[in-house]
Amino acid sequence: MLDLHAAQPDVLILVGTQTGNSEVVADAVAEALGELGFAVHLLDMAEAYPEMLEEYHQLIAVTCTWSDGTFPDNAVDFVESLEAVSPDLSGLQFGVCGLGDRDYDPYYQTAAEKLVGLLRAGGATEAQGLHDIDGGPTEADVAGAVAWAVRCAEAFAQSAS
Ligand SMILES: Cc1cc2nc3c(=O)[nH]c(=O)nc-3n(C[C@H](O)[C@H](O)[C@H](O)COP(=O)(O)O)c2cc1C
Repeated sequence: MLDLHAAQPDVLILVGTQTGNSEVVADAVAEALGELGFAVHLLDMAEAYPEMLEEYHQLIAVTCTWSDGTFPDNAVDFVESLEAVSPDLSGLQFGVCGLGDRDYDPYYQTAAEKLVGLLRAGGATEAQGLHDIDGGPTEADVAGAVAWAVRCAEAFAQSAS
């Protein structure tokens, strides 16, 4: 049983999306973590800034990869400033869920992978490895992402206890 008293209450969920699929996944994840008792802050990456990652201890990022391995339009500025600012992320635990399509190999999930690398480079700890969704997302994909997010939440709680 998840002992949420041990976890920090706030979770930031950032969404990078071009056509809305990542938002569908992020909404489901936000609802599930809210039901677990977390205070969920769901934010479009266009509204995000690097320094806010120093204010949170727990982050879930959901982002697609767009043409030739790039970030979706709403995430580009955030990722560029994350690279430029290099905030101290040593107090942050995170999980990244990537949406992509293997038809776009060799660019499958490259944006999500890059985001994992940037967060790690800042000293953040990965609560769970990259969760990739290939195509879809189907209902099963959304359920899989929710189950992964709950495992992230368990890791958040464990490390805080
Ligand atoms: C024009 C276009 C380019 C895409 N490029 C990539 C890519 O380079 N790598 C990848 O893994 N997926 C790629 N995809 C797949 C998208 O990531 C996938 O459709 C995803 O669900 C879109 O999420 P969104 O609705 O949140 O934008 C591409 C899709 C389209 C339509």
